[in-house]
Amino acid sequence: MKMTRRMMSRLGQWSSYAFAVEFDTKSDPIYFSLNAKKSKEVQQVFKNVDANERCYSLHVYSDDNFQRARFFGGLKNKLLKELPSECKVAEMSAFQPNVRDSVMRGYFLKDTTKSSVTERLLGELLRNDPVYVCSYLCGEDSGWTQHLWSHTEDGRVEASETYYVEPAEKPEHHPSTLNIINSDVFYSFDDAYKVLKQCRDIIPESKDVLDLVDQRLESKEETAFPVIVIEGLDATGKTTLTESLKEALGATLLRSPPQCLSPWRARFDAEPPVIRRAFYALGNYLTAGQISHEARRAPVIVDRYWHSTAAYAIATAVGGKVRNLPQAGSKVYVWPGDLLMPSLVLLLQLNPQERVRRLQVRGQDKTTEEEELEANSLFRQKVEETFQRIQGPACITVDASPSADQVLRQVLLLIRDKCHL
Ligand SMILES: Nc1ncnc2c1ncn2[C@@H]1O[C@H](COP(=O)(O)OP(=O)(O)OP(=O)(O)O)[C@@H](O)[C@H]1O
Ligand SMILES: Cc1cn([C@H]2C[C@H](O)[C@@H](COP(=O)(O)O)O2)c(=O)[nH]c1=O
Repeated sequence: MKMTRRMMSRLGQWSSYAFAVEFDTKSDPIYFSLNAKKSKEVQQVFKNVDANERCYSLHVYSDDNFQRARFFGGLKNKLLKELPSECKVAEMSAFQPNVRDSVMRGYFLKDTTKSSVTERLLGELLRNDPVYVCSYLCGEDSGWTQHLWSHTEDGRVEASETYYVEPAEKPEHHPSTLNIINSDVFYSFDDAYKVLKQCRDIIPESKDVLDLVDQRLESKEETAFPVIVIEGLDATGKTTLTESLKEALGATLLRSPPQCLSPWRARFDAEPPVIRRAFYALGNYLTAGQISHEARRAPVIVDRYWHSTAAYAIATAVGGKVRNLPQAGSKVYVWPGDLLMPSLVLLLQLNPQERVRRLQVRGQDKTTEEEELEANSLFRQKVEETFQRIQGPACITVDASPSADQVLRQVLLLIRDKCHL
């Protein structure tokens, strides 16, 4: 395979990368770095790995964003399908501490079998796909070495470089936060548009979406009537409330993504984050055009908008605990400069038990995120925390647990107070 210049230079910097292995999402990753020389004091890095387990790692590196994202998206399934079932697969990243866009995502494999299947599969991946492969050995002194694989012209695989593995400090920013901007969250129309334009060849439906977006209504910064966004996790009562608000205020009700994108939503939901999130981002610009148009003659209520787009994207991208989220005030929480800002954003909050009860009562098909929200309380906490860190119009939290009528009354009071309606 041809090695690109960027790949060669990255390989030249290999020893400057730090590594994070997520053996368990509930605790911090294990961080390690590489040293070409053996240090005097050997430190045990992989405390939960037996010296006789065979360990490997692989990292996806392509310069082509979409190739990388799509390949990584399918890699875990391939590994789980083709590796021996005893082989444990943990998420891992190689990154340059605190350097934006430096993350190469991958997996750490622990193999207790003596079968040759794992090494054969890794050799095939090395020869045919954009991956770096390493194996790990534990010495008699309990120190680990990393062996970076390469392949010769005739396809033979060999360990070409050896490094000593040393424990590394926890970085200031969790590695999963380094690639968020323009991979998970888009901060301008042009950045999101560019993604769909670039993937027209691999996803023909992108053209239909871009055609719609090209015909979007113009959106102005100022609106004659207030624009009120209702946000919240799934089943917190947004649809119920927004429909009542429409009646009570004689308002126009809109949503993001807008109805006109529905035929393509499932198609883009199946794509990796960079493409899927660009689709949702463009949905907001379509909704913004509709808001601008409708707010000339009446108040506008919007069921989900930018807060949802950013919060679900960030909470999915950031691994592990809530404390791994970028700190409040980080650039990832800023409002896109070219997106119409609402007058007020209300965030419906509900305790998890009542939300699950409402989900069960409703009993519709669920999106991956909805299933994740039901199963994974960490994810739920990260979405809620992110909602509250997003800047621009900050969210005002509303207790959504009382009856629908009581929630409506409470929200009308807030709207009258903040928007003078
Ligand atoms: N205040 C309330 N008290 C009790 N049940 C409610 C209340 N508000 C809504 N519900 C019920 O909870 C379920 C979810 O409500 P709804 O569909 O309005 O939520 P949602 O936030 O729009 O969900 P999603 O984001 O998944 O579309 C529905 O069955 C609805 O009738
Ligand atoms: C607007 C928007 C939504 N999502 C995800 C988050 C939820 O699980 C579903 C909710 O959609 P619904 O139409 O309100 O049922 O979609 C997202 O990931 N990004 C977005 O911008």
